[in-house]
Amino acid sequence: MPTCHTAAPTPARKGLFLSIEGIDGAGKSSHLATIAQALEAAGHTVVLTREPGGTPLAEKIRALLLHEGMDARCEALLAFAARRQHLLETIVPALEQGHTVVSDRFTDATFAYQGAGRGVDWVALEWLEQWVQTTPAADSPHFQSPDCTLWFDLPPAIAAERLQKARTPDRFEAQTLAFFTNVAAGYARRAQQAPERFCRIDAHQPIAQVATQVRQCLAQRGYLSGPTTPPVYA
Ligand SMILES: Nc1ncnc2c1ncn2[C@@H]1O[C@H](COP(=O)(O)OP(=O)(O)O)[C@@H](O)[C@H]1O
Ligand SMILES: Cc1cn([C@H]2C[C@H](O)[C@@H](COP(=O)(O)OP(=O)(O)O)O2)c(=O)[nH]c1=O
Repeated sequence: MPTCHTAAPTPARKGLFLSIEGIDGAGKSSHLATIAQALEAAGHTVVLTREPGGTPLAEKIRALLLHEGMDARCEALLAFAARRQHLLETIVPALEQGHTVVSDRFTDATFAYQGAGRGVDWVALEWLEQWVQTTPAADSPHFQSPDCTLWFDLPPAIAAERLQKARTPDRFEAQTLAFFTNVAAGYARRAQQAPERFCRIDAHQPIAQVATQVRQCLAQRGYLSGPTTPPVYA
């Protein structure tokens, strides 16, 4: 069974914002299409996006992050720079139109990889999170954060085994088991800090059972009963 709370209070925006998280090899990509299809079948208009990336500029930053060696704080700043552009150009406009945004990774990844993995100060990341994710609005600025995060939790040794069979590693995937153990602990820390937002998926199960958990989580939150947008009366 997934560990998942019922829906959090509806935020002051029209659309629903979901993020998918987990260490490399946890199985996120294998379930993205299923998640989008389940939501669409329930009436959502889904905008599938990813981090780092999601806009032309942020995709250029992604290429730097994945393939160029750099200082850990530089990594964190680039991840947040890409995120700001992603929010302003892609995520917020989609949410304002009432779409459901599904992002393959978001800020939890920066806490997990740059914070817990690379040792960048957690409080500095919390400050950046507030600064970068506050966007202008007609009434007052809004803090933009996912309504729900599906966290694929898998022991790092199993993830490494799966990845070894799957693909040529990028700069992050080539890291040691010790690094991914820290990254996994970073995700656990974020989940502990926001239990109402996180839905933990036990990813150490056959793929069909993982898919069932994902569905249960979406259903438990009420997302498979249709979009959360309130009706508009003339
Ligand atoms: N539940 C599972 N059991 C066994 N292998 C899996 C499972 N889920 C995914 N895989 C395999 O593990 C590898 C990594 O999965 P992927 O979805 O690419 O992970 P991620 O996107 O989290 O890095 C792929 O080869 C995929 O086919
Ligand atoms: C969003 C984000 C990703 N990353 C890393 C995690 C991943 O190793 C990598 C890209 O993620 P991902 O898209 O999951 O890689 P792939 O397409 O190979 O499955 O970027 C960070 O280090 N910090 C961040 O803030």
